[in-house]
Amino acid sequence: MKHIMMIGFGAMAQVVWQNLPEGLELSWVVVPEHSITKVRKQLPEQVQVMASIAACKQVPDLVIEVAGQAAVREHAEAVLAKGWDLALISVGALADEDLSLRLQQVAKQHDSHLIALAGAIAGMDGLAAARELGLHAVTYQGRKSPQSWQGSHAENLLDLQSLQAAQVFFQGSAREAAMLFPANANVAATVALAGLGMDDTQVELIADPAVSRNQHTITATGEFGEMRIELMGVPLPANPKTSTLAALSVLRQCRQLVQSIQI
Ligand SMILES: NC(=O)C1=CN([C@@H]2O[C@H](COP(=O)(O)OP(=O)(O)OC[C@H]3O[C@@H](n4cnc5c(N)ncnc54)[C@H](OP(=O)(O)O)[C@@H]3O)[C@@H](O)[C@H]2O)C=CC1
Ligand SMILES: O=C([O-])CC(=O)C(=O)O
Repeated sequence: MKHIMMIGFGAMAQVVWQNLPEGLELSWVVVPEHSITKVRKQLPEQVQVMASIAACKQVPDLVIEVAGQAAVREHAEAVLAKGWDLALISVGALADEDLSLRLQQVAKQHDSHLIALAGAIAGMDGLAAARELGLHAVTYQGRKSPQSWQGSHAENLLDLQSLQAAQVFFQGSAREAAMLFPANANVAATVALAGLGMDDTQVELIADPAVSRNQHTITATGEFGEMRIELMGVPLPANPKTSTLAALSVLRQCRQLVQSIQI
């Protein structure tokens, strides 16, 4: 049996926990102190629910962060400093260059790895491969329903309640997008990491009352040729900002622990 630690226990974590492949067990959950009692009631007794990494006295086979960019800032260094591998879903936290450099340094020092999950998008394998021979341009467009942008900085830029037609409300770099929309634009940072970097990846964000899916479009040109990836993701009912595929990408990473062919 392999043992998983989860940081966060919200909409995505619940899907991951309920679908963990055979041979894997959730053994530790890290949540803010104020949530411990609530989360404790949702999990079997053998799962240790705690507020800090230091409270775990054993060694997880994998730590997965499904909690948000603030949780990466709070816990990632402690995980990597223990020599444990950390799979990140809130990849946008790495738009903070100081944090990103510090985490890479700690991981190197302690022989641990920071795994940036593909999350709600696809094609990161091809994009990262294409980079090897040089990319010319990479763009990411995120289109979601007004409901999926609720509670984000988009509320300050347009009237989501009365929107009648699609509206572009952000154009800029992946770094800006990931920092301004921490619960909606982590994938912009993921595209940037796989491709042209945080400052040279162009991002456009759109609120569209005509869509019910979370739509992601990635284009890239380079020495390899051209690619265009379109994805219409079903939002999680418990959190429409989050696409179901993001939870499934966490499960895929977990499955790598128990299968011989890495795919
Ligand atoms: N890469 C991708 O494709 C995607 C990435 N994401 C990222 O995943 C995150 C989680 O998504 P989702 O599950 O839908 O969000 P939820 O808001 O449903 O759940 C977040 C969970 O994390 C907990 N949490 C918050 N802060 C901390 C912290 N500092 N330490 C430990 N736990 C913490 C919350 O606890 P409490 O209830 O107490 O706040 C809650 O249990 C998003 O915030 C976003 O950053 C989301 C979608 C796609
Ligand atoms: O789930 C999605 O559609 C993407 C998302 O929220 C993010 O990148 O933070």
